[in-house]
Amino acid sequence: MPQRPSITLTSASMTAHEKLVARRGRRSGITTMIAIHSTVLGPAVGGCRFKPYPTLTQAVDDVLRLSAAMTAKCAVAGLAFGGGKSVIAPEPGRVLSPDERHAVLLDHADLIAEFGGSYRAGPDVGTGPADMLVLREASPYAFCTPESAGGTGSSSGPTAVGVLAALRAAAGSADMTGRRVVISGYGSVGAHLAASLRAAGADVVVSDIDPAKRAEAEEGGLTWTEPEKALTLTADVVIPAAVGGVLSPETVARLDTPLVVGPANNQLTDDSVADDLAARGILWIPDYVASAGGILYTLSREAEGLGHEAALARVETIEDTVRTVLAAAKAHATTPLAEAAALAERRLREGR
Ligand SMILES: NC(=O)c1ccc[n+]([C@@H]2O[C@H](COP(=O)([O-])OP(=O)(O)OC[C@H]3O[C@@H](n4cnc5c(N)ncnc54)[C@H](O)[C@@H]3O)[C@@H](O)[C@H]2O)c1
Repeated sequence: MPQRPSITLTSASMTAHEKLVARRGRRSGITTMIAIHSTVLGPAVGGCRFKPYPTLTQAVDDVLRLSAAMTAKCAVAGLAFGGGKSVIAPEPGRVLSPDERHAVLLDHADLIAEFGGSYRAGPDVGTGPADMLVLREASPYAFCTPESAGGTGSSSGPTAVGVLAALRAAAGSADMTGRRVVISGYGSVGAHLAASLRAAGADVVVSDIDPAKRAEAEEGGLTWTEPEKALTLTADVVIPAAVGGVLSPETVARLDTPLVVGPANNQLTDDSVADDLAARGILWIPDYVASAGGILYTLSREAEGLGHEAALARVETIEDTVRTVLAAAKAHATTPLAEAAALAERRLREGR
């Protein structure tokens, strides 16, 4: 297949990002892209998202938004890494054979290799540790390979540990006895959270667009609700653990909870929704603060060489970070989002 020229945008043509490269793969014919938002604090890291988008413009929008969030996530977490993201975007409706999937992953690995280490990929929606091993066939810059291959495997457990640390700080207590928690998205992080919160005595309600997950949830003693109801139920805590963009002016108006904290990336449709949440007296912990457990754990182990316990202890520092952000928001009469952004900017300034 003839190779299409890649499209490269650099900071000269973009206001906030350092670089965006999109290319149609020479083996697969599928477009993959990498956005680097910032390398001020160190090499850019971010997940490799593998999903069809209705248009390539939407894929580009996603990779730009997600890479910017990674800069904030790493900066607030105190990591010496910057923000990046990659997207593999097969045409909608195209079903890939295992060989085609392998081919597009290698195409993407070629692109990663061209960044010479200034971008490093991990798993994200649609990819997992086994895919990271395929990326390693053509580039050393992939993390979270399976434990059997010497990597740290899935980061969803540490991500859940970080969300629970954020929840403790936000709720002001570790005691979840009798509290009603609604988790929207019963995937890998959602399932970890549900099990831990149920073990801690919470009344846990879960939902997922995949109805096949209902039996497993109910067997585990969880209550099931339909996805469209999850964000409207009366609850002590709502945990967005599915997709981004779930908090809009409309959905916030229907929330019936004092606290929203969860792992889903880019939960707000727009930053101004943080003000809508505050106006309704709902405490929202910025997603890039609460969801940093996975990247903190993985990079502590794979890049800094820490052991399991030391890396997990680092994940637990998210509790202190949330306390700091909330104290600043109270002192300055601002939102947690404004204070988290200020913290990220401060770290970037110092790093620069
Ligand atoms: N896994 C990690 O370490 C990690 C780290 C940081 C952030 N995140 C983010 O956290 C979220 C969950 O991650 P995950 O690894 O559990 O993903 P996952 O793919 O394992 O689970 C997501 C679940 O959400 C369900 N879902 C999709 N749309 C839904 C909807 N509209 N309503 C209800 N359920 C819906 C899916 O069916 C799936 O079961 C994602 O947004 C991810 O980007 C994950």
